[in-house]
Amino acid sequence: MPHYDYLIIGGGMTADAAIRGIREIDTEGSVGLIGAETQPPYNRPPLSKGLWKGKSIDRIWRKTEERGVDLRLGRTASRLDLAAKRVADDQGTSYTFNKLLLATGGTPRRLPFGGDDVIYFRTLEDYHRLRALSGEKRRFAVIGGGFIGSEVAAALATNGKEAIMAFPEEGVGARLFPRDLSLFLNDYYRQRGVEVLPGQQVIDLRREDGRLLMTLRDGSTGQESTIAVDAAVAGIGIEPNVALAEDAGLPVENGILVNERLQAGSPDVYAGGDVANFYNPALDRRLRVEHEDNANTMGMRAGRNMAGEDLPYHHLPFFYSDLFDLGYEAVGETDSRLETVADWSEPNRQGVVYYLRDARVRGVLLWNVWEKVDAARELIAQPSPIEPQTLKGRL
Ligand SMILES: NC(=O)c1ccc[n+]([C@@H]2O[C@H](COP(=O)([O-])OP(=O)(O)OC[C@H]3O[C@@H](n4cnc5c(N)ncnc54)[C@H](O)[C@@H]3O)[C@@H](O)[C@H]2O)c1
Repeated sequence: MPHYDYLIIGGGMTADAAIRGIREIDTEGSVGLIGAETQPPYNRPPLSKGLWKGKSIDRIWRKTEERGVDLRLGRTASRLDLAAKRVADDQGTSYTFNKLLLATGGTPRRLPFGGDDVIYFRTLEDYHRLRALSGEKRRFAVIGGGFIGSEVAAALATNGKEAIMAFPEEGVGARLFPRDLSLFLNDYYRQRGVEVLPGQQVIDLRREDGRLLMTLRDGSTGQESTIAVDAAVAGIGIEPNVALAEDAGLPVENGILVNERLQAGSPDVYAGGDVANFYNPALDRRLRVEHEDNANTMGMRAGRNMAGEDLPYHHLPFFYSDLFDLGYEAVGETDSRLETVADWSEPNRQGVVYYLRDARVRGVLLWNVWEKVDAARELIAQPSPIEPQTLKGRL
């Protein structure tokens, strides 16, 4: 039975970052990685952005194999025995470990119809499938108006495809952006050729005469309509992959609960990335973050802690995106349901949005404003209450 000083479950960005962290401290210890995908770890953000704008696919690889790791790919860890410090995979192999990292990520939510005709866009394989279809087909349904929907619709339109984007909210990215920015984006996408259908529930998708028929229901009028497309891609959120941890008796609540050292209910078991639910002191709340920066920073911290460093993880969430020729960076808690203060120097084209909770700035959106992330972090870390009207011009 293979034994590793460090065993990593998951083959994504968090896993790779953790191995980098381990190797910064321990160059000798044995490291094993069990990953369900058949490829070694790669960067996910280019799949919905850079690769559609000419970035070379050769540049996505993280070269994990160069760090002295036993990669066990195309395998899923199916059982964790905490007392024996042993993991079994779906191909009948068992492994023992000294330290374990659960970096199992998430699985896309699926619609109850459409089957394999819908591409739930998350992996390199999904990218290849959509890319191949975009060479043959013309008209694409894009279901969901969040991160994947907004990026994939822009990628398809930029590549000369018809994208029909349907989602239940009032505007693109409505869970993140204040209402006027979200509505501005509806128009902005339309000007670039995307058919934007806000306020719509997708209630059916079926194949007929070689085409896909998508049925929508208008959220306010209840009226139904059917649109014919050649292919469908969806980003309707993910569910954290907690089954392995839950079956082993580890604490699970919207992800795997970790302490500030990133230990998951057992001193030798850590969790990180999309699957980990952690406490952030500046935000004074627990959260689970599904972005690249969190995978990198949390993975690195978990790896270093597994190798003996033992420091807390207090990093504020950060993410970014490009939407056609617009772009943004976001720090902290950027939920449009919070009180927001928008500071537009040129309405909707450039500006800063502050997100407040309990009289403190909890998040900052930098909309086509650059090099202010550190200042935003400092503002969020300030412990004293802030008057919303003093925020304009602050960054
Ligand atoms: N730039 C980035 O940081 C970036 C880019 C891509 C993906 N991601 C991550 O990937 C993950 C997946 O992204 P996502 O876009 O799937 O999730 P999301 O939560 O960002 O968006 C989900 C969207 O789907 C809509 N939706 C839900 N049910 C629906 C239904 N039945 N019919 C139509 N629409 C429906 C929601 O209302 C919302 O608009 C997220 O965790 C995200 O953070 C991040």
